Amino acid sequence: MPPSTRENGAAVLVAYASEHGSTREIAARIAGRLTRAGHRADARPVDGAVDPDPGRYDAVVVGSAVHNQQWMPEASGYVRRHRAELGNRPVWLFSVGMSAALGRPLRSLASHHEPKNMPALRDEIHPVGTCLFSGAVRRGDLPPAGHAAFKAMGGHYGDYRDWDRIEAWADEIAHRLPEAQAA
Ligand SMILES: Cc1cc2nc3c(=O)[nH]c(=O)nc-3n(C[C@H](O)[C@H](O)[C@H](O)COP(=O)(O)O)c2cc1C
Repeated sequence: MPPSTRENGAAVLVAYASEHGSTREIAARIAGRLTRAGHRADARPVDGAVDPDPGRYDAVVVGSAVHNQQWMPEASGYVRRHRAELGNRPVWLFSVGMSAALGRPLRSLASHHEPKNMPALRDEIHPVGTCLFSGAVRRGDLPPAGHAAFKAMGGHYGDYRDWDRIEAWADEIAHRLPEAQAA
């Protein structure tokens, strides 16, 4: 897909790394909102087998599930591999963790705790914005030690995705795209 002219909206890549599907569904929702706002958005996995070319898009959103307080290596590797292209177009980053699933007071602490590799990613590509969402946490997703740690933190399994917040973030991107492209 060639980059767009301003009149027909921006071409936006929503690239994501997801282990159990909740980040994939968030990426699809973000792409849907961007499309609805008049842009052309593709949600694509970055799972090693697929390596979408950011150079073919006007702007890029990259998202990753958080594992062990880090972005998945597929997503951080994607950003590093494409840092030149990502560094010279508007980019937004989102992370999907489990802060909303935790008991108080950890919940509010964790909701402000960005993944450990986010400062390095930010330095590499200077994103326009970043956001941390909660995803879905299911019993079968965590290994036994992870389950024990989750329970020790007062965790409850469930789907904690706040679709209103996710859509509002996507709508803000849609709104800011023309200005971000011009910058
Ligand atoms: C092995 C494992 C480790 C995780 N570690 C963290 C973590 O350190 N911090 C966090 O906020 N969430 C953590 N989570 C929760 C996931 O980020 C959350 O369930 C998210 O929705 C997963 O996205 P996905 O369904 O796209 O894989 C972990 C999940 C798994 C399976």
